Amino acid sequence: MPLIELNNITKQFERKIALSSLSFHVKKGEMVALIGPSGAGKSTLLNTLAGITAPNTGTYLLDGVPIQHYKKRKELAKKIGVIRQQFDLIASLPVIQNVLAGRLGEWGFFKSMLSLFLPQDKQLAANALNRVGLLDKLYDQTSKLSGGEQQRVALARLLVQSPAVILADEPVASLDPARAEDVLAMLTKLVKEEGQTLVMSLHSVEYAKKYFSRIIALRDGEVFFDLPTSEITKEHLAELYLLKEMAL
Ligand SMILES: Nc1ncnc2c1ncn2[C@@H]1O[C@H](COP(=O)(O)OP(=O)(O)OP(=O)(O)O)[C@@H](O)[C@H]1O
Repeated sequence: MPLIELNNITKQFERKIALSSLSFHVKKGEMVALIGPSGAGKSTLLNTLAGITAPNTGTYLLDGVPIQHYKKRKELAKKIGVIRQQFDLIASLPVIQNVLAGRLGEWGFFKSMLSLFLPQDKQLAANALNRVGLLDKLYDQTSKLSGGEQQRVALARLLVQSPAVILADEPVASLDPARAEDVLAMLTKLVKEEGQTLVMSLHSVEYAKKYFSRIIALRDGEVFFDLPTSEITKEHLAELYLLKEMAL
């Protein structure tokens, strides 16, 4: 059974059709990059996958269950984790607290805060930070860390949340190339180690090809191609981006 099953998803904003009868499946463990020209519908699709945007028509099964059936936040948090461009850390809190916020969905806010003092939770945070190379920063104030270190804290938080599917909308768009590679390499390594599933939109086709085994290209809210990375040719990419420009 696919982990993600989208069938004939359509999303319309006023007169703009952002997603048009979109269908695809994603199996557990797949690493999928979403590419396509600006306005193709990548963010709308990721928001739909996250359960933030409700489609007008079509069905979306997450682990065999319609997304709208996940009523409790903690149920959804076990299935879906979202990485945002700003990484959403609370700068004034110690690193350990930001990492354990990954448990929020499961424990509730107050329990999460109180639980900070339990040794097993400290261990959980320490293990996650160790895996991203930041064990020595457990009690540092998050704002004192470098930008790259803060992104690693966000990855440690995701390790603690441990969702089945990770969604990311252009997570490295604002980073310099060295840092973007650092985040992508670490994230894709962790995802593989955990047997998780990753769906990420990227402007950079180069990164998509380097780190992802499957690429779904969107254009005008439709799937333009959906191929294993090894089968994608220069012609596919030229057509994907050029047709849009010629139509203008
Ligand atoms: N809330 C909204 N209200 C109206 N139109 C919207 C809304 N969100 C998206 N759209 C429109 O839907 C289309 C798809 O937008 P979307 O942001 O999903 O594209 P994208 O592929 O992520 O683009 P980019 O690469 O520029 O981020 C665009 O034409 C956009 O203007």
